[in-house]
Amino acid sequence: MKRGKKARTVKQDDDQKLWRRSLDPVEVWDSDQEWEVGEIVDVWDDPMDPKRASRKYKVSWIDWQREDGSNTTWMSEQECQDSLPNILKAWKSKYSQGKAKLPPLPESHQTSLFHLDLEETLLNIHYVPLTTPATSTSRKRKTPPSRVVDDDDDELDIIDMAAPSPPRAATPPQPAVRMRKSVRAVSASTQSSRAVSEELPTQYDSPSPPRPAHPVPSSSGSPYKRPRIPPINTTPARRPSIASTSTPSSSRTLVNPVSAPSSSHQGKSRGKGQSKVTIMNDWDTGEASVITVLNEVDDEEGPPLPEWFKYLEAKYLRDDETTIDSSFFAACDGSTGRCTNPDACDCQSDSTLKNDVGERIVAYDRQRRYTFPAPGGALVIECNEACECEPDTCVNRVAQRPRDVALQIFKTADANARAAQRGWGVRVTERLQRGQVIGLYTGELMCVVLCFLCLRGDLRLIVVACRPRVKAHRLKAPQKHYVFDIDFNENAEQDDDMSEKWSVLSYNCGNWSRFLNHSCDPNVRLYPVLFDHPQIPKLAFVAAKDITPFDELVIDYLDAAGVRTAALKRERLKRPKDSTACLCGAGPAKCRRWFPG
Ligand SMILES: C[S@@+](CC[C@H](N)C(=O)[O-])C[C@H]1O[C@@H](n2cnc3c(N)ncnc32)[C@H](O)[C@@H]1O
Repeated sequence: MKRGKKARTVKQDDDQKLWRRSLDPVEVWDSDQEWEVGEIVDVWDDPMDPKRASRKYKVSWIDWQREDGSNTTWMSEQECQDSLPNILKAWKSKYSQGKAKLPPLPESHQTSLFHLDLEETLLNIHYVPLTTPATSTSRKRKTPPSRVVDDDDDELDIIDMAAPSPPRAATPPQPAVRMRKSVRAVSASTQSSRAVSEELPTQYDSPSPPRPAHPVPSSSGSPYKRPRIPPINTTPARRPSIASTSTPSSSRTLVNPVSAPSSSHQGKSRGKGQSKVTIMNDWDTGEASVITVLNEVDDEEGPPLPEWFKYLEAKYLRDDETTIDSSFFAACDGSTGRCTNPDACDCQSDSTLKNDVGERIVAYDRQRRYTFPAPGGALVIECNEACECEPDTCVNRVAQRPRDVALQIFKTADANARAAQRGWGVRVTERLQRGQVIGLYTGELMCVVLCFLCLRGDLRLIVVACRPRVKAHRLKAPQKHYVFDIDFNENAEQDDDMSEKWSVLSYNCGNWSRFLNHSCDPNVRLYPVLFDHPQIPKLAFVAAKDITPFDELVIDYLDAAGVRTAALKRERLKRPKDSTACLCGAGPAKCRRWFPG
């Protein structure tokens, strides 16, 4: 077996990081105008700064507010000393001397590292940057009633919005604001997303970075005035409330270019010609084919996704590995035609794929169709970056190619009203042949060693925690509905050491495949395939039969749960406690009436 020739370092793709700091929004102020200070409503200390030298105070303003109704900014201790010494003194005597306690954190915001229950919330840790002032922002007091803007106006003012927000009367000059695009989903608000945006800190709610003291405000009018150069607000990472969802943002709407024949839909319909197909522009599919969204059933604009959802076309989110040395890959020398012969292609030397008569075979035919070499879903080992074969022509590189099947995410509706509970699903808009590889399952890899700094008071602890499959299996709804195991060992679920196995969670990040529904009579199968990592396989979806346009793509969730053989499925016929009633409509002869999860 030949190894990769040169040691190669693959840097972790920045895109894999779920959280990325956005550009700071900038507020521009009329330097001559002054506003009256209300009170100090909050305080924030940098957990990395035990001496509290960088303490910030959140100050409310009486006659000024932003378009989103918020009226607070953050000021440094020095700025408060200079500008509002009495208010600062009063605040300190009230809170710092233990005479009063800051209001308790709302439960939904207790996500700072100080509150983490490792067992239950390990999943969330890497979303929580150490310096996020989660505790302080969540203590934000409710905007006084006079500040609450009415429902129609309650949109953040975001450059790039399709429709400009309506003009407002009787507000001071509004700061010109640049905000990152991702907030659009919140601003294009439904009632629920609005509720979230009120409760959560806005981008302005974050403390400003250390900066020189500002001039003392003028003494005219109220004793406390806004400093002439206002603080520059920065945007710390924040993780929105778990319950919040957003409809697709930054997408392009077309009128009905690829909708299914209307006869295929029953139930509440928008009527012929009114359905809108939306191209998911903000899902970075790279070179892969387009993904559209269509709802011909009701008024839901798009599939519900967590507000922070990150689209990953073909990669796992895994924080543990920054480098993969290609010397770990078995590589072939690419001599012409050798990859078609598993005995000649070094990559495939460990492959166990065999045909019906026991001959070793390549996983794909010359049309790049999967040959279903093993009913148990044996591991496919494709050629990789360290190989010398020609990527465009090698027959053993299929799952790693950009997805060339256009997909549509659509709201399901079946004859049976209950079946509509299946929510959103995925379908093709073109014909697929049996064996055609559709794409890969992506999401967060759930077997990683996390290394993070935990702060308790002045103590800094390095905590190393494993987030094995066993944790994935303990997830509660709604996350638990988006966990797939990627075993390729038929009996893997019987092994004791679950930490060695991988699960992938596609709730927080993932791709179109998170919308694949279950059927006991699936038209899509999964197989594990290695190509970009020496040990951790991807799961590839493949057409298990010929599929006609607008057929829903459905998989058997028991396949995904690592139960592939008929024997094991029979064993599992007894419905487990934590299963879900199946509405696949496959008919009594085929439907098991439940699926895992
Ligand atoms: C991975 S998600 C699939 C996408 C989901 N339909 C959505 O709208 O987000 C799995 C969930 O879809 C629903 N689902 C999928 N297949 C189903 C079926 N055959 N019967 C009932 N519910 C199903 C269940 O709520 C399940 O927990």
